[in-house]
Amino acid sequence: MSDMAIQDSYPPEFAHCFGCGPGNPHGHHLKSYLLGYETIARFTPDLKYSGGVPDHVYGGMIASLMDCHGTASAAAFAYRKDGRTMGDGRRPIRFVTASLRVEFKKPTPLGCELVVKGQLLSLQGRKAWVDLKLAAGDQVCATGEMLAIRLPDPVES
Ligand SMILES: CCCCCCCC/C=C\CCCCCCCC(=O)SCCNC(=O)CCNC(=O)[C@H](O)C(C)(C)COP(=O)(O)OP(=O)(O)OC[C@H]1O[C@@H](n2cnc3c(N)ncnc32)[C@H](O)[C@@H]1OP(=O)(O)O
Repeated sequence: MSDMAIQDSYPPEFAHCFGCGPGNPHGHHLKSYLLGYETIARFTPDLKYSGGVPDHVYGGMIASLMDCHGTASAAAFAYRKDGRTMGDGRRPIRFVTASLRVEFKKPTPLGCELVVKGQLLSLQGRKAWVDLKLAAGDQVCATGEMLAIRLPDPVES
């Protein structure tokens, strides 16, 4: 596993995301890592992110974790396909979410660590399809599929 979180390679101007931007002082600071052919992030939501009952996570938090982990995963897979290393000093590869489908399979327990994993389904041109799974311990609580779109390179000043 790379020691560097994918989000820690985001340059400061692209580090404002509430879910995963290292530069957002109020955000969740989700950190995703490339681990072989999949990506992984671990996150323990604060107890205030409860759903209808106090011991379950609300769905928006689950979708948010998949949103941020999915785009980071798409970037990591594109770096690998392009034969590049994140943080290589060249213009960063950036993806945003075009669509995200989440299936809530089981209630997600609050108060424990959640593990989100991503796998590349397909990478064609600017489009990356990423398979997502969110688990609490051995229990997969939600699955998802994202279409992430690669943004054009920022204009150099
Ligand atoms: C390993 C190291 C990595 C390092 C990385 C360093 C740098 C990283 C820097 C920063 C990353 C920050 C990441 C944080 C983000 C967290 C997650 C979010 O919350 S993302 C925010 C929510 N998402 C939006 O706000 C998008 C809003 N939408 C748009 O801006 C556009 O619609 C966009 C860019 C997605 C596409 O617009 P177009 O004009 O560029 O391109 P068009 O031609 O429309 O689409 C391209 C292709 O994709 C298909 N497409 C687009 N949207 C689709 C959709 N919803 N469903 C199906 N296909 C879609 C189109 O049909 C087209 O396909 P055809 O090329 O013709 O085959």
